[in-house]
Amino acid sequence: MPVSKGSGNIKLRKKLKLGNGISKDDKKSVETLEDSNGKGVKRSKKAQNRENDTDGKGSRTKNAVEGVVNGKSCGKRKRVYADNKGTLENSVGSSRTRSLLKAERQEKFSHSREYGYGEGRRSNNSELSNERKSRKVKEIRDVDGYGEEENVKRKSKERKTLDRSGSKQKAEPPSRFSRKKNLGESEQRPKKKKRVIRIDPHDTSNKRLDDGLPSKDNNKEKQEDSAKEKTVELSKNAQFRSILPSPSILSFVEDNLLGRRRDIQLKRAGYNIELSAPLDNIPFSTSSERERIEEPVFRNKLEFFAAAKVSSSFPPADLPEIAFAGRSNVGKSSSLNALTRQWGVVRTSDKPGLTQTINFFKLGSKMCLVDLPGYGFAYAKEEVKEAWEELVKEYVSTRLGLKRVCLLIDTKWGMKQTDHELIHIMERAQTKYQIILTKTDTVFPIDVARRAMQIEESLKAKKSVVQPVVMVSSKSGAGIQSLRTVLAKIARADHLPLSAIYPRTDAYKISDAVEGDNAAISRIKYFQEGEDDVVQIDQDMSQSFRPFTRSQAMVLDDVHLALEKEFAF
Ligand SMILES: Nc1nc2c(ncn2[C@@H]2O[C@H](COP(=O)(O)OP(=O)(O)OP(=O)(O)O)[C@@H](O)[C@H]2O)c(=O)[nH]1
Ligand SMILES: [Mg+2]
Repeated sequence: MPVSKGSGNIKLRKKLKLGNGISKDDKKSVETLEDSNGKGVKRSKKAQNRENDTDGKGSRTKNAVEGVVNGKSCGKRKRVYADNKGTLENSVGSSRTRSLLKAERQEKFSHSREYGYGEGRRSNNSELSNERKSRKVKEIRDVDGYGEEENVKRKSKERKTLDRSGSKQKAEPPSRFSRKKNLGESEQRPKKKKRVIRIDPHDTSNKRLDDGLPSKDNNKEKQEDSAKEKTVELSKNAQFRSILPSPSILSFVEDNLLGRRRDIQLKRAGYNIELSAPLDNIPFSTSSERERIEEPVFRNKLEFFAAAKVSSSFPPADLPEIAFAGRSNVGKSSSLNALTRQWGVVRTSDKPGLTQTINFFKLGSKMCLVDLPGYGFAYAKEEVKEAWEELVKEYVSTRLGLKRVCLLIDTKWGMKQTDHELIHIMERAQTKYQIILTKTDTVFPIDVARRAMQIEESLKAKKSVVQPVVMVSSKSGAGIQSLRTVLAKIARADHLPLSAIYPRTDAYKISDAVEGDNAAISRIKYFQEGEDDVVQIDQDMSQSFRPFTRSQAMVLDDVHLALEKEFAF
């Protein structure tokens, strides 16, 4: 049959986009097939796509169309066409069906023209020109390397680069093409600005900020802060390094082998480094551990007898007490073991916050050593730590039998704010305290001397502090013997019966008036004995003289006068 050039066919060709994806042969065959039927066949988009398919599916479609047009059964394919369109129930429709279809098509076109979308757009000239324009724009963009797809890719790439480096400048475009014109445009795009705003530099919850991506200003601030910190740190360090220790401290440090030492040096000096705390031994000695202790009071057995979490559970103050206070992990419990050379009686740990109650240990019937919980950093809840601190403060300011607080300071770190707070409380309560530098084996000998000098200088104006600063190491045993000597004197002074010091009845009365005041007793002792080791006690007393109350001072003055009379000083 001759090929009719009916409008139906032209429309159909347009609909099938024959100019785009189908080969000439295909076009021909389709046209021939259509014409052989003499009627236009309306196709679904799916069918069109199949025809446009270049990987051989087109021929299958052709067969399908053939089958439809010839009225032969093509199995499923025939049905698919029919189903897809929804209007073609059979390949060869009746004239009535055809006219119905035509009417429907016309209605659709008019509807499309009205709203400017769908199939009708192709037949509309203005719509077509619009489409051409948009296509041109698309082409221009493609030429410039700004295809829509590429744009999306570029944006996401830029965003990724921004995320990693944090700076907008570093973001590089993916395209090799020159994009100078478009760069300006893209920077002005509101979308991009929004992204920058989204990265809030003050939002700490934004994890990207933790990676160091904040704005320039923030970086500047950080740099300034770190520079300040460095200068503060440096100046602190420089200050410490500039301390010139006195020759007496330096020679003490050297004589007692304080500070970090090599094993070979200890061996040469005759110490057995196989023993625990080797420097707390008599060189070349073969005697047993406790026999080496020179102060007899520390040869007594160390016995735990009470623990208190609140002040109401403190045991009665029968014995003179020496307490060990300080920050957590400073070495309080270790020093108790080292003093008595009874390892393991007091529990120690490298984890701060092991001692959580006030623990009382008897040293025979002579003395009571008290291990206090540490303050400052510890592995415990805030409220629990606060409770410990309160308990320690209450103990050092109210405990009756307390003769001295050994305030332990780590040689490496020196005194901290919390140490000063406790000092303030003890000063107010007129509690005697002495600074003990611990862990001296962790720093160089010169730094041990520097730290001692630094602390002595800083506490010069304090009234309740007992000088000198004692330097020890529980690990190496250096300085432990010196600490024993200081503490043994306290026990001895407290245990001397008054009758042995001053046998007069009025002296008893006077001492009753200042009951519990060790300084007054020491002063009497000093006047009577005038021995060298008592002078040390008198030195302590001279510092504790001033904070006495007016009535106490008067009593002491009376004692002084009485003694002057008696001994004609
Ligand atoms: N190098 C060195 N380490 C020490 C010294 N004294 C104690 N240590 C160690 O420091 C850690 C803490 O010692 P502790 O005696 O438990 O400290 P603490 O002050 O009682 O600690 P808390 O009970 O938590 O307040 C332990 O691991 C000890 O072995 C020392 O003189 N030198
Ligand atoms: Mg402890």
